[in-house]
Amino acid sequence: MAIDQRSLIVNLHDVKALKFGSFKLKSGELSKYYLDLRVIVSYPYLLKEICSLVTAAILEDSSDFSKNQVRLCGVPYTALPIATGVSLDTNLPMLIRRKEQKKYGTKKLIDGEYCCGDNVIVIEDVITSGDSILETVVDLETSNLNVENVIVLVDRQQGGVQRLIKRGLKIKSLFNITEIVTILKEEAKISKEEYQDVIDYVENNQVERVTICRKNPSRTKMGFNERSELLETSKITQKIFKLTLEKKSNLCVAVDVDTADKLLDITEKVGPYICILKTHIDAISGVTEATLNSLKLMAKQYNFLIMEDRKMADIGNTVKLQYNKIVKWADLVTVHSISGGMMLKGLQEVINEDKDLLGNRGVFIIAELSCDGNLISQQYIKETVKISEEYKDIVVGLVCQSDDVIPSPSLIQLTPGVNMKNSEDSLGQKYQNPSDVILTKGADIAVVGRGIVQDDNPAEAAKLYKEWLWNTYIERVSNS
Ligand SMILES: O=c1ccn([C@@H]2O[C@H](COP(=O)(O)O)[C@@H](O)[C@H]2O)c(=O)[nH]1
Repeated sequence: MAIDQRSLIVNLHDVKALKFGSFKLKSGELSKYYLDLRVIVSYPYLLKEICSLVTAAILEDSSDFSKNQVRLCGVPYTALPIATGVSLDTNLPMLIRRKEQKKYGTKKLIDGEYCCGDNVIVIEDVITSGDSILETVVDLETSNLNVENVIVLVDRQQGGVQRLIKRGLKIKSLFNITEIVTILKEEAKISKEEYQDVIDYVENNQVERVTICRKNPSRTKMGFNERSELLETSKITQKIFKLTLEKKSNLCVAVDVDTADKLLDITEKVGPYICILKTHIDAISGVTEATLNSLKLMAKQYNFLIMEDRKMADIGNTVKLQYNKIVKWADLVTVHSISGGMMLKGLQEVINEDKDLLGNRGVFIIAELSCDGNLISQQYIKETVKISEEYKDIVVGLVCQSDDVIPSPSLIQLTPGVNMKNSEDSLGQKYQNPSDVILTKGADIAVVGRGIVQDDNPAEAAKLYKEWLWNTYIERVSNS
């Protein structure tokens, strides 16, 4: 997230637009925080900054707009000054929805000039259930206007976005509440307890939480519990789902360090917050049998699995030799699919040789890479998916970057390239923030490396990532 957005959140907190404590909402429900964005009209510099962000979000998608006239409409009342500012910034004309229909004269619901079929972008300050936005959308539609896009400042992550998506609307939110409290905690504006209260509140206050039995389930919409019960889910995959649910964690940490001591030190710190610990053991000096034993002990103590990210890519026989060394200590391993299915047969043979390993070892296949300029093509991805379906007893899932790669809910999407502060490194690595990686990219488990390992306080950073990722996963599967 850009620095100016971080300072905007801090400023909003300072002017008491974001408040923490116990508050009664319009619905009667008690909330652990309150967003009072009405106050921004008294702070023109904040209003201006918010309008610029909304303007940028609108212009980013301007190619989506159909040829019909585009107009703006703020949900009354808080979003009205924002819509006005954006209208002045973009030159897009504005409409005003009346809260009550005029009882005389034109009896209009909507004030302003428009033609039948014009497209309206709706702007709102906060979304909880989505009801207020829908009221405005319905009035616009009743007046023969067309609404496809909605921009909200803050998503309270209680399922409103999903409800509106189901209604066919495209929603863009500038911030969500997990991002906000994460930043405020980092900036020492709220206490750990206040942060945790909000995180728990979001998880326990989802609108319309329902479990639906689906004939054609969509992976990203299903909960891990439902997915682990599917017939085709392998034993090792079930074990991962169970572990994520027990620890409420879909965080995998990549401990990319250069010495065995650092490996053990970071593992001890992040262990309580992760479901998988990922290593590049061949890049670490001083690793001995004792190091691997300590790692295994910590995995047991903190209940996580170990994955060696070796990205094996040779012929079946060579891969078999390599895997014989890894299989003793790593529950999971990564492979490239470049040499085809026989290589997986080699891995399967290694596992089958020891009955204690059966159902306790698994493979992630690389289907996409997170770095710029990689050579993976659409055809390669398709063939990789095919191989994963053929070796379902040992393939746990795919390492990929898009939500449409994995067709089956019994396979797990592991996605690296996650960082809440940076958007890239100097060697082509591309990053998403935790919300995007779960909601847009479709990750089930997200891999964070330097964002945690190079933080001054890796334990604290792991906790923050864990909570952000898990809350976003809960938000994704609620109401679907
Ligand atoms: O496409 C891929 C596949 C694997 N990785 C690995 O994940 C971590 C990412 O580390 P960061 O420090 O968070 O960039 C690293 O171990 C890579 O080898 C990946 O980044 N992209």
